[in-house]
Amino acid sequence: MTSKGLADAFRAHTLNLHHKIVDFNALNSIPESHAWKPQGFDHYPTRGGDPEAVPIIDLTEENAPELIGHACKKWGVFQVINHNISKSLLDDVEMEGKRLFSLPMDQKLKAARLPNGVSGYGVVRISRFFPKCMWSEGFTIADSMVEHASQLWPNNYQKFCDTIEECKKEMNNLAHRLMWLMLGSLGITQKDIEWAGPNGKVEGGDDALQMNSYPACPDPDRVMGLAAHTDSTILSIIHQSNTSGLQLIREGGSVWITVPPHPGALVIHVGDLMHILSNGLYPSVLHRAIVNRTQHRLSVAYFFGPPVSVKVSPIKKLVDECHPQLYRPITWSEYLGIKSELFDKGLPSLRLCSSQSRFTDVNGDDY
Ligand SMILES: C=C1C[C@]23C[C@H]1CC[C@H]2[C@@]12CCC[C@@](C)(C(=O)O1)[C@H]2[C@@H]3C(=O)O
Ligand SMILES: O=C(O)CCC(=O)C(=O)O
Ligand SMILES: [Fe+2]
Repeated sequence: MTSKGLADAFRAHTLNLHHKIVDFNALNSIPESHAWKPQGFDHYPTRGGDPEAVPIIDLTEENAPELIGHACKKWGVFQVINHNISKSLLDDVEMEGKRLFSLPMDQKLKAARLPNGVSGYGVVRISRFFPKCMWSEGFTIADSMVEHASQLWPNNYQKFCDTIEECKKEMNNLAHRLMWLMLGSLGITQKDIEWAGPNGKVEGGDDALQMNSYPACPDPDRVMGLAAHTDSTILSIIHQSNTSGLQLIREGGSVWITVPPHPGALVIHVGDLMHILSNGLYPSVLHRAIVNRTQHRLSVAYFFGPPVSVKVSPIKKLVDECHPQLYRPITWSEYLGIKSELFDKGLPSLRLCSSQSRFTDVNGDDY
């Protein structure tokens, strides 16, 4: 796994972020820069009112492959349990995240993400598409993190690096396993994907880990933790702390559904590249994070993709006269560039056949 690829992919896409990171600890009211128009979050149904809940799949169950295929088609998201990533590792990562975000602001800024970089401390990349700032801070790890970690903790960064390294390794293994389960449900095997090496390992595959911190907010209805987006990945693995906040909308749906934290479960998102690979059979899930009134929330997201320079296209087996190829081939690097420019119009811009908008927003408007 070389993540230099991702860093290179971003170097050409300097971000002009007008969003300044604020010190949430120093705030006692919501600044104008962070005040979104009231979102009406309170009116969204919570778990009890949901028409259905996001499937929770036990990976040790015999029928896990079918359940995964079904969840990918119908939801673009599911939770997994018995995934083999230990609770103690996830607890450690969460603790390291808390340790990082509770550092003084001037210390965190020493590890600030550069405008043309992928790694480091800062606001999420998609911030520039929104007029208001989000109620969150993030730390992204794609290439070596030693440089940034040693700026954060000059004498004491080994534990952080070891924990993150271990987490990335474990999540990479799980991501491989899940990718083949997802594709297996469509009748796709390793032979069908040119960039898959022997044993199904994606040699030179790229990945990134993102820690998101959502401070508690006295008026959560007026702020946005992380605005709605789909992930530009094959798949993403999310560990959320025991405070809820992750919400998603089903394709064609109009209700935001909360993904309740389930002890030990990891949330799996179908990403845009899996949507392309599956020739549109698996929707990439539109999701966002809202903020809690009293509790700080932390999430750790692992982004899994192919080597940045290989062309990804709808798998040939899934294309025939009745199912025309829906997307043109593209590398991950090109796609991240397109997303940086076009955001939610990025995926539709690759469509070969005209179609209706994939999503309808809560007001029933297409976008
Ligand atoms: C591998 C990835 C995936 C990235 C870009 C790069 C590193 C950081 C990821 C995120 C993390 C936060 C949401 C998102 C939308 C963002 O702004 O930065 C993600 C984005 C994407 O999925 O597009
Ligand atoms: O905080 C969450 O639960 C979601 C994070 C997320 O969507 C992301 O980092 O891309
Ligand atoms: Fe996401």
